[in-house]
Amino acid sequence: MSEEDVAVSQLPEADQPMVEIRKLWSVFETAERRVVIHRDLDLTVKRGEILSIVGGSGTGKTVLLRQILGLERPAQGEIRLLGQPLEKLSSKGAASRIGMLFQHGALFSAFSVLENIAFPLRELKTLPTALVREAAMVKLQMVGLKATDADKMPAELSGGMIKRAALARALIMDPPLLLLDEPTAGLDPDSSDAFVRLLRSLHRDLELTVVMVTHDLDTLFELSTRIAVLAEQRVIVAGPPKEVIGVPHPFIQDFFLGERGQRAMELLREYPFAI
Ligand SMILES: Nc1ncnc2c1ncn2[C@@H]1O[C@H](COP(=O)(O)OP(=O)(O)OP(=O)(O)O)[C@@H](O)[C@H]1O
Repeated sequence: MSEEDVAVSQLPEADQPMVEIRKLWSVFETAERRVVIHRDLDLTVKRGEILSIVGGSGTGKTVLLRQILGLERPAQGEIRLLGQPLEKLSSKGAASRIGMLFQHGALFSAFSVLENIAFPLRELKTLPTALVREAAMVKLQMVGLKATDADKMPAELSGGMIKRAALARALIMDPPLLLLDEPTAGLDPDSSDAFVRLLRSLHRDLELTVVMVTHDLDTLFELSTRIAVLAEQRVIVAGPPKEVIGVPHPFIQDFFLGERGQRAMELLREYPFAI
């Protein structure tokens, strides 16, 4: 066990947020200008919740996920994961605590399904090949793929199967935190529903904390326990869906109660989980 693992395990478990983001600034500089994407952004992700981040195009939802994952450093501010400043975690430490499902699945095309799922564990080089393979088979079946899919190549898979394989890979290290970028984008309605059901059961069975970016209202209302709205370079509100859609901000009114509003209200009635 490393020093950082000891430090994490000594912290009081109850009520400790999974992620705390404080006074975060994201700034991109081009030859002509300096663009501030996030300004003094605060966000807390509680343990066990499914927090969805919504916001207009270019408000920095994906950038925020990448910063939580440690792939990008904010210009200023702090991100804590289970009480630890993110920059103090080694890349291996962060990888075992956070799984990420990227928007386009992003499987390695030259690797089989099982090799893709096993990849992060194999890279650690701490377990014998047979154990790595066994762990990957467990995850493959956990996401609803069949043992006979293990040796298939990504090109042979449907969109839903690619998402499932990518999800199995994100879960290979048993992370307590799962980040999802547009998890149902590109799926047909039936595959999307099935994937949402899978995410809900994994969230429950594995006691995961989930942070998700989605534009899809069905996915949003079926899964979210809270919604955080990004606008004006910060989180303008974070709360249960019913509370958030009542906030009189132009983006919120347009996103939830504009043309799609009727559907949003129907969904809230349909999914008591979201209320
Ligand atoms: N590495 C980078 N260099 C310069 N600008 C960047 C970089 N990464 C992101 N941006 C800019 O930051 C802004 C936020 O990007 P991001 O992809 O996070 O938005 P988003 O909220 O996820 O948008 P969408 O809903 O359209 O996917 C965009 O204007 C993007 O062009």
